Amino acid sequence: MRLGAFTFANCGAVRWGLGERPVETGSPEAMAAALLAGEVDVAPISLVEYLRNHDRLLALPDLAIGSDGEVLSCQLFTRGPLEDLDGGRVALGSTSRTAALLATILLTEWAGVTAEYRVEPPVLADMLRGADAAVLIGDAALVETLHPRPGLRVHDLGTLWRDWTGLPMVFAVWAVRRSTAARRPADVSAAHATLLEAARQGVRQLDEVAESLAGSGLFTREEMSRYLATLDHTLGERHLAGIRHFAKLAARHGAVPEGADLTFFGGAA
Ligand SMILES: C=C(O[C@@H]1C=C(C(=O)O)C=C[C@H]1O)C(=O)O
Repeated sequence: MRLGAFTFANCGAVRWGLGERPVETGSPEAMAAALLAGEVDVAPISLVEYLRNHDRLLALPDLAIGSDGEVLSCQLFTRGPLEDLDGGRVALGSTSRTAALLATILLTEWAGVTAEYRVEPPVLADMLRGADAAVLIGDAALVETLHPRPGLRVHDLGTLWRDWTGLPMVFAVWAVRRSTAARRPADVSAAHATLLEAARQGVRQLDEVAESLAGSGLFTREEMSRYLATLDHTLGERHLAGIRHFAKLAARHGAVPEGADLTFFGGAA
């Protein structure tokens, strides 16, 4: 099985736990394309991309990239209160599908804001040059959240979602193509077990993972420890309720097919 992962720190615990095992890494956009094209077999995929392609994919049980409240790396940056965005422009970072849509839904349905949305390269300073707000994910969002620019308000999308719905937010799931699962169920089962154990090990050794990620120079070890402890790698009943609620809202916005849902890989039996 060819495994994929995101280059972001949000896959740091799993990648640490995988040790020397080779893993193809890329941005969420690149990983979704690679998974759908058959260039990797098991990989994380943005929830929105999963829902759009749900008839071709199966989700792996018990593993996800999400948060129950604050996430720190899926953020909406504004200059003022959310209500001020009415009639304004929002730049959506091109690496994101789920956080971008979540921000759009929250602004429209929760804050009652009508804005114009544009997809742009994920560089905050450039995005804010031509817009009143910006949505950013991953390490770039984490840097801008831990060291906020003067004059900017940082709205955590995980927190907003929990305040609104009371539910955790799942930003990405791990998936396999249905065709691969049908042909090689035992291999998919083994890869699933490996990933679950890798996540468990990474979470158990959070300080070591933080230390290794801090080696890149972008973050301190303390910042990485805080981030990794904030992320939720699990996929339980409340997460599923969050996914289903989000899928309904997304379908209402025409962003994913009506009735799109998670179907789980059932093992090698
Ligand atoms: C928690 C995160 O979850 C992610 C959010 C994604 C999205 O918005 O489409 C896609 C993959 C994940 O990386 C993050 O990027 O920080």
